Parts: sequence; C-alpha cells; structure tokens
Amino acid sequence: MIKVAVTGALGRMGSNIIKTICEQEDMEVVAAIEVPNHPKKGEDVGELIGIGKIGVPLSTFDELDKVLKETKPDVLVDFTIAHACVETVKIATKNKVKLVIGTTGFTEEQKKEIEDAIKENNVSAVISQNFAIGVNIFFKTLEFLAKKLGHYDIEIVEMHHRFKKDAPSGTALRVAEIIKENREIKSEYVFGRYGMVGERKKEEIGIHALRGGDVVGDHTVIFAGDGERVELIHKASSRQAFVNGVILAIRFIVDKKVGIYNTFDVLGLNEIKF
Ligand SMILES: NC(=O)C1=CN([C@@H]2O[C@H](COP(=O)(O)OP(=O)(O)OC[C@H]3O[C@@H](n4cnc5c(N)ncnc54)[C@H](OP(=O)(O)O)[C@@H]3O)[C@@H](O)[C@H]2O)C=CC1
Ligand SMILES: O=C(O)C1=N[C@H](C(=O)O)C[C@H](O)C1
Repeated sequence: MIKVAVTGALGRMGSNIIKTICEQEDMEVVAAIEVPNHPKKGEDVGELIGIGKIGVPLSTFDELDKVLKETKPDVLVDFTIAHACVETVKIATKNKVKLVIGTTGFTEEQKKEIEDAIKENNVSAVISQNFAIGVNIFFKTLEFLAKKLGHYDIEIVEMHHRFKKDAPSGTALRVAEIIKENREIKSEYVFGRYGMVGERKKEEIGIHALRGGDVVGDHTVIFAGDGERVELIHKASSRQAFVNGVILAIRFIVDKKVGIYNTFDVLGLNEIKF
C-alpha cells in the first residue's frame, strides 16, 4: 500500500485527490492537512468531503512535522498556494517524504527554494503545472508547432474560474517556456496590452489571463501568420482530468529514490522528438 498525505485537503483539488485515492486498491490516505486553526480540525476528512468516514482526522499545517513523523507517508501531494507549498516542501523533505507538487504561482526564488530542499535532502518529486494527460500531449504538440511556426505571431490565452489566485496560470507560463525553447527566433513575453502599444514585434509572445464563473481551465495558443492561423486549444471540463494524472504520478514517484521529475517523465513523453 502506498501511504499518501494530502495538503490543501479540503480544497477543490485536494478533496478530489483524496476521494480518488480512496477508490484505488494500492494506495491509502494517511494524513490530510489544512490551514492552521482550521475550524474542522480533528474531524474525519472523509465525512468533511462527503465520502463517509475514512478514519483520517483533519490535521493542520502547524503540526505537519509531527503528523508526518507519526503517519510516515511515502508521498505527500500538495495543491495549495505558493508560499504554503514552499514551507510544506521544507518540512516534508526533512522527513524524507516523496512529493507530487501541483501548486502554481511560484516566484523564481520560491522555485529555487523548493528545488534546493528536494536536492539537499536527497528525495524525489514530480512537479508539474498541469497533470492532465491531454494538456501534456498539448505541450508535446506545441514543441512541433513552435519549431515549424515559431516565426508566426504567437499569443496565449487562458481562462479560469473566478477563485483562481495566480495569473497567468502555471500552464500558460509553461506553454510560453516551451515555445521559447523550441522556436528559432528569440522571445519576449508581453502580459496583456493596453494603450498605444505600437507595432507588434516578431519576438513577442502575448500572454492573456481571463477569469470568470466556474471555468475549470482553458488554454489556447494562437500562431497567426499572413492569411492563416493555427489555434491549439485544450479545455478541462472536470478537475478529474488533473486528478487522474496525480494518481499516475504517485505510482511513478514512489519507486524513485532521488530526482526532480515532471509529467513528461510520468507519461513517457520525453522520448518523442520532432
Ligand atoms: N498542476 C495542476 O494540474 C493543477 C494545479 N492547480 C493548482 O493547485 C493549487 C490549488 O488549487 P485549488 O485546489 O483550486 O485551490 P483551493 O483554494 O480550492 O485549495 C487550496 C487549499 O489549500 C489550503 N491551504 C492553504 N495553505 C495551506 C497550508 N499551509 N497547509 C495546508 N493547506 C493549506 C487552502 O485553505 P484556505 O482556503 O483556507 O486558504 C485550501 O483549502 C493552485 O495553485 C492551482 O493553480 C489546480 C489544478 C490543477
Ligand atoms: O487553479 C486552477 O484551477 C488550475 N491551475 C493550474 C494552472 O495554473 O495552470 C492548472 C489548471 O489549468 C487549473
């Protein structure tokens, strides 16, 4: 049995991850963690998320170290918020717990803190801005499109629900990186446009974040040339798309002693070259 701890346990992603782990034969939730002073602390997490008793009381972040020592999870899954994730990683890595990290919105400094903690403590982790299988195929397709159409005008548009805290999405930023890595001309990111912006430069990659309603996650990449354009679109209609990838990542990382992996490693997509 793979023993899993989940931070952000009552969140949109955390609660769905817990539900899906409980449906697997080879894994179990041993700890579920929420913010300090959570009013439901100590209550059964299964009951709190509507799947009935699972025998796991809700813990809070201030007792994370103690909870990890007591429950000894193999893997901790974090879908919370950037600053909280950094602190969780520091504590989890000291306890030699492997990680699956889906949180987005990190600064460059926070990304480094996470990578340093993983390396210094010799643990392993899967870190990905998007665990949906379709999005990872979308990323792979982008490598090809950026190689062939990198000289076209490229714009990225994402839309998410009104509650999302970071902008642009982690996925949109990864999309921009993939294009930058694969096109021949240099790239310059432009976040939205306003006023007398002047003629568009070839190297621009426009990045635009829309927010509203209950949109789970839409990403469009537009390659606009003279007389034609190609649009690559991914739309998530359920968070289960991300959760399914998280389950694969838990199974993948549990056997890996050290190293930082991504969802291309989990899905075996690194071998595909254009
Ligand atoms: N990589 C991927 O495939 C995906 C990534 N995401 C990312 O996952 C993150 C979470 O998204 P979502 O589930 O929608 O957000 P939610 O706000 O619904 O959930 C986050 C949860 O984490 C809790 N939390 C905050 N700080 C801590 C802490 N220190 N310890 C434990 N729990 C904490 C929050 O509590 P409170 O509300 O009280 O602050 C909340 O319950 C975001 O960064 C999002 O971008 C989302 C979907 C897919
Ligand atoms: O916050 C979300 O909801 C999502 N966040 C991720 C991101 O920032 O890319 C992935 C997904 O699009 C949903």
